[in-house]
Amino acid sequence: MALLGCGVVGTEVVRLLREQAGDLAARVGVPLELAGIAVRRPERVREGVPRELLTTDAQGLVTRDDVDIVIEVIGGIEPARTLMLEAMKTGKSVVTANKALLAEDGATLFAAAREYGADLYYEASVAGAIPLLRPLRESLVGDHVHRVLGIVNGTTNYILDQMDTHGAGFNEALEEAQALGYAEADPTADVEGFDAAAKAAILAQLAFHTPVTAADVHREGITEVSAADVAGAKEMNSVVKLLAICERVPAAEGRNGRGVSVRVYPAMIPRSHPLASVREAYNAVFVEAESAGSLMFYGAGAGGAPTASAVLGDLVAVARNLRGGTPGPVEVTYAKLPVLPMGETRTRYYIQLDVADRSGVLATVAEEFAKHDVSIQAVRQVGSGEDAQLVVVTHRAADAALTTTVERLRSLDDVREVASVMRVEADEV
Ligand SMILES: NC(=O)c1ccc[n+]([C@@H]2O[C@H](COP(=O)([O-])OP(=O)(O)OC[C@H]3O[C@@H](n4cnc5c(N)ncnc54)[C@H](O)[C@@H]3O)[C@@H](O)[C@H]2O)c1
Ligand SMILES: N[C@@H](CCO)C(=O)O
Ligand code: NA
Repeated sequence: MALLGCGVVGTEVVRLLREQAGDLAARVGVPLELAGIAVRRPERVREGVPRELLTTDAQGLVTRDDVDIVIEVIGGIEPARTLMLEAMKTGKSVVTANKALLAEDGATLFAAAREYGADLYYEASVAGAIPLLRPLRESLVGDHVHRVLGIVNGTTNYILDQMDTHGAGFNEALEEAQALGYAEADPTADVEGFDAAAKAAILAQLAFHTPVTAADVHREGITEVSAADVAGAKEMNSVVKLLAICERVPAAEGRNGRGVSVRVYPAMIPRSHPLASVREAYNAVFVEAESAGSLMFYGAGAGGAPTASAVLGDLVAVARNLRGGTPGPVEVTYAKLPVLPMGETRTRYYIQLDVADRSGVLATVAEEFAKHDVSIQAVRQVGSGEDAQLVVVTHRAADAALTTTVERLRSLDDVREVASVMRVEADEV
């Protein structure tokens, strides 16, 4: 085996391979031996990592004759893609944790796996330690999945949880998440929702057997989530979470639906919903399938050891396949469903408005909603005079109609400020 990258995840992979060598050999039937570890800075001290295995020649390592499985934990697009393709071309199987690459150009990797008969396993790429891709890829492959909904980014969940429970500031909470090894090398990927969007693309592709890339995913991060949003959610007995949502959009006829909606954004969910109790850097994902019903997957979605657990699970599976001469499953994206634009997705909004406290304001505001065919579920006035606020929660409507309504509200004389806008997901609040 060859290991590419020896950072947070790679170091833990090396530790587990050493500590569990005997058990792993017994489970596979042959010892799992590391032939080399490609690193950028060999001089760096890495506890428990044998120096004699380190090399800066990743290209040379992946094509060595005594390597038949390559573990990629470098991350990013290049050189990870070229190295994995090189490995597969020379008949090696690949285990990777690289969601960014799988979501951007998974098709190239899957095509190479098919062409060269190589295994490509990537359980660690989504929701870290949680077995989620294997259940979708294998256990649920006979079912018809309607929806995948969850919290798939540990860093942002940690930040939102600290803001909710301790009133922590954004930067302070981010620094803690980085120190704990949850954040990506560049935390922009986490806080701007790129990491969750990549995972949503991978999940949607597996769930709906349809090609979905990161560029297809509607993405909003958490950098705009304010203390007012978090407080507003509290008032509603709700909590703000960064959600990844992949769902079939029903059609008048046909089982597959009109297409799929794949999106990532912060949203309010009621505190009574199981996702609301997902704290710190934990992840949780609901899968709703026609025959299986609702399934929930919960656990550690980030961090060196949990991610390494998923990598080792894949490694054992691939090693067993190699021993048995039977390759693992290959992705099939036969369904080719369109990914629908966000504007057509039906969502619900929570809107908090600072308004002039005088008669007729409520009617003017309500009229704007009606004009855009948005039906109001509940409206409440808080405070009076200069401090008057209206809190409006809508029923489901096309997202485009809701955003237009909010823009129109901003321009009304009676509305001093739109203080908070947040989508509402899960059960009715
Ligand atoms: N940390 C987590 O919680 C976590 C969870 C799930 C998946 N992942 C994924 O695992 C992968 C690794 O993440 P990480 O947290 O260990 O990152 P990291 O930045 O700690 O480690 C990556 C290592 O790769 C090295 N590297 C970069 N270019 C290289 C090259 N050309 N050759 C050899 N080494 C090179 C870097 O120097 C670094 O040490 C990423 O794809 C990430 O998205 C991480
Ligand atoms: N940065 C990612 C790592 C796990 O993929 C997270 O915070 O969830
Ligand atoms: Na996983």
